[in-house]
Amino acid sequence: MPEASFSRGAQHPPTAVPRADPPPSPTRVTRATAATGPTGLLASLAPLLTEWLPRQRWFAGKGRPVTGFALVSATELLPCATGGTTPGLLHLLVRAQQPEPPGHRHGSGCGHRRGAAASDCYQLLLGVRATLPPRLAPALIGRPSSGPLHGLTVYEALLDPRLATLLLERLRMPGTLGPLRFLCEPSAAIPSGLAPRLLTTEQSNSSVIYGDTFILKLFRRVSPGTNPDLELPLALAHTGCTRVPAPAAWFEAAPPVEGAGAGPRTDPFTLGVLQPYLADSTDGWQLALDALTTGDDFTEAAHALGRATAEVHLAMARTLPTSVLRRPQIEHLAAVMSERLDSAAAAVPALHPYRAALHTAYEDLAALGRAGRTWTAQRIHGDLHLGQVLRQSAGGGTGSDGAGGEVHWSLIDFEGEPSRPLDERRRPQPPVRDIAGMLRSFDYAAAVGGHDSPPDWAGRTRAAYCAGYAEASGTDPRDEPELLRAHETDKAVYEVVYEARHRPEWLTVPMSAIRRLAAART
Ligand SMILES: Nc1ncnc2c1ncn2[C@@H]1O[C@H](COP(=O)(O)OP(=O)(O)O)[C@@H](O)[C@H]1O
Ligand SMILES: O=P(O)(O)O[C@H]1O[C@H](CO)[C@@H](O[C@H]2O[C@H](CO)[C@@H](O)[C@H](O)[C@H]2O)[C@H](O)[C@H]1O
Repeated sequence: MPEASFSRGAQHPPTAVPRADPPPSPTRVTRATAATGPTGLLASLAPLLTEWLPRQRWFAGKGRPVTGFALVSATELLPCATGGTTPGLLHLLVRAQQPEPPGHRHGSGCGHRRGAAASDCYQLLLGVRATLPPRLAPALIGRPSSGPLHGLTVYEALLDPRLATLLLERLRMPGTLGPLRFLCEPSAAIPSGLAPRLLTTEQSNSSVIYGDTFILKLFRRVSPGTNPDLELPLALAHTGCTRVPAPAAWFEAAPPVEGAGAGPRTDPFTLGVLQPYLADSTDGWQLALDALTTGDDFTEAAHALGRATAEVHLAMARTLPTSVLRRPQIEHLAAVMSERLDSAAAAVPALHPYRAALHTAYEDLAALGRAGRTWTAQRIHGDLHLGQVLRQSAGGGTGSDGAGGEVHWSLIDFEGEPSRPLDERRRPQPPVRDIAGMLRSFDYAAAVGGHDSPPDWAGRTRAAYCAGYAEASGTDPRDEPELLRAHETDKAVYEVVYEARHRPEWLTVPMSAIRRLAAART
């Protein structure tokens, strides 16, 4: 497979400020590749990455072998010297080639070509040292037996405080380094010397917390185009919406040259976003599980969360494009959901017995379109669940929301469902999609939290959330039962695939929803 080189001069969002300050410390682009070229570097790393990459939580191609790699870019953020104790830092974008998954629809990978093997593009930050200190042993990737890094130790750089600190320095003093562009908001004040720590909780990407003040999220599977997790919080912050931590700085890579010849795919790849860290917050998932354990009421919190969701939806509808879904679009939406169900059933056979019954949800939706119903579509969160909402509380109680001044819900992680193509995630969609996501999450919490009667807990929480949403937006999602059922079904189908891939022991949670949804007809 040909290796891509980079074009220069890609555009960045208009609000971005690439400052002219010089980058810290001596840096050279692609120094590690200078001796043997990118082929030598990749050939030497490939055996290590073949073994290491599939073990990472954020690796999206689980269950399929990695058959090869192609280098998209290699940038030295710190020189990888052969002697001394100073670590080197290598930024890589690599495509991992794998056989197509069963029932795969072509998406927008990283220069992925139709008919070729599937190839997702991953962002890697590799530390390079002569020897690894014992405290960094868990970060080990391996020791290349040839190529420009021969004899050196390669490891996950984000676990090395020196290297994580260097990344923050880059973001504090933006500019361009080879294909990489570091940018920041004009008003952002990012102090130096904030101690880094890699977040160790389950996540789809990697995040580093700096001094409990900022959090840097590094996207692992990357595609051309602005990531909605930068685009949406930035747009919301600019409208004055306080429900989202505002991006302070971010970085991106210019697209590979081959993208320029392939039509519209000339957008930069968003690689990471730095935003304020809400240190005094707890996520909704933890709060729900705590309430389930103690028997405390969660409906007040759910009501406030419904209001917060509505506020974010209203702000996005005010500031970003909306559209009207008429018969063709509604029929298309129903067809896409049906297709996703068929793909999911091909990948997870447990879905098979429920297919026909689940399809009725999409048929009912399409029938409404044919009968002349219309809905508004707008930009949405895209993967809303209890783990994506953070509650800050002055008193630590369940309290009321912002208006009462005691607690405040914020929404994070606007990336959308990570397995969907970026274009699809950035399209306007009915806001009920987010609501369905949150309702599914109440169902998860009730099941995982061990309630005596999970449907009762989930039902009460659901009612409170929808009521809060209706109060703030004037639209009650329960008034559109067909639209809601279709979206809940689509979400539960997505979750079946997600759990089968990542947490098979949790598969029973969405499967019980599948059984319920298959039995229900509005
Ligand atoms: N601004 C923030 N303040 C506090 N915690 C945060 C913030 N952003 C993210 N987190 C924490 O980091 C976790 C992972 O972040 P998230 O954006 O959901 O990453 P991913 O998409 O990789 O799952 C969240 O569940 C949350 O606990
Ligand atoms: O990690 P992301 O936030 O990008 O989202 C992915 O992982 C989520 C799990 O961490 C997954 O959410 C599912 O499990 C949650 C409980 O852990 C539950 O609250 C959600 O309702 C359920 O969908 C999410 O689907 C996936 O995209």
